[in-house]
Amino acid sequence: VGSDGCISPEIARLSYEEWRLNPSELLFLKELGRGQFGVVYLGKWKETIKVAIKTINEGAMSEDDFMEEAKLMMKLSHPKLVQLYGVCTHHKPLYVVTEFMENGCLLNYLRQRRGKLGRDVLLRMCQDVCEGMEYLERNSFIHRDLAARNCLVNAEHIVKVSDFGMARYVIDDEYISSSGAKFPVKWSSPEVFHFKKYSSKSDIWSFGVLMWEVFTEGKMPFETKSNSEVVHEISQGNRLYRPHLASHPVYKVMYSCWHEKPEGRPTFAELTVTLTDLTEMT
Ligand SMILES: CN(C)c1ccc2c(c1)CCN(c1cccc(-c3cc(Nc4ccc(C(=O)N5CCOCC5)cn4)c(=O)n(C)c3)c1CO)C2=O
Repeated sequence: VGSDGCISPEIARLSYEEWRLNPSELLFLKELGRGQFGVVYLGKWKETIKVAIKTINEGAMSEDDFMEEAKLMMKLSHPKLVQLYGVCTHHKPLYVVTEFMENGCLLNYLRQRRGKLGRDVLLRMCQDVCEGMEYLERNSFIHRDLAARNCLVNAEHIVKVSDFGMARYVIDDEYISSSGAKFPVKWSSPEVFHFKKYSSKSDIWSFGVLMWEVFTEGKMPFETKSNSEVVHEISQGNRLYRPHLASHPVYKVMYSCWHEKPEGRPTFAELTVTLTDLTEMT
């Protein structure tokens, strides 16, 4: 931890010298929205680089646990992951500074562009997310809340995985408890909604639901059903229907992510190959 109370990462891709995060070098420009921890702002670092600044409300995050993990998270660097640049613990509230993604979250992006995105674009978005997730899988890092709402889109319309692993630091029973209104039941595998048994194979289940979100251009999964009805449906072996924009080979891929048993599901490494083959085919 530097003298100014900030842990500064090596920004391998941005520059070759250390990227020191000094709160006085951060400029707040405008509010981007509100997340589980508090308000997120668009900012500038040293008047040049656009960044996103997450302000962490008191009592919203297990900050000490997060600070411990942040050192590792800063080492995670991949073109399809939203890069964590640094954390400022100098004062309250805590600031978490990340790469800025001009086009906001994937879910709103899909809904705003309904009817305007070709199937090839939809498939490429799934590939982007899959590549980011394959990197996390390779590093034995579990996302725990993969969904279109937790992916972001940059100015070049590239999709990146965001807020990976952050679910572990949320202080909010509605989000933590599997019977809570905010628990992502519709994106959770059976071993997660029954036993909270998270793994890269439970991330695979969520990825299948994310593919469904992409190919329905942002529909809510099991739109007419409550969380407890969904638990029953899935336990009966029922699954999400084939989206109209999804070809049968594409539907087969997302469906394979919903195998009841984790070992019956593919890995992200396998999925990236399958999705690439599909691109060459269509
Ligand atoms: C525990 N888990 C899973 C969490 C915890 C916190 C958060 C999330 C999940 C996900 C939501 N979230 C959150 C909240 C608020 C902002 C961001 C958020 C929004 C960004 N970008 C933009 C860009 C534009 C717009 C915008 O206004 N528009 C409208 C016009 O058309 C273009 C888009 C919005 N956001 C961005 O770059 N980052 C890094 C984070 C984020 C993502 O970070 C969180 O802060």
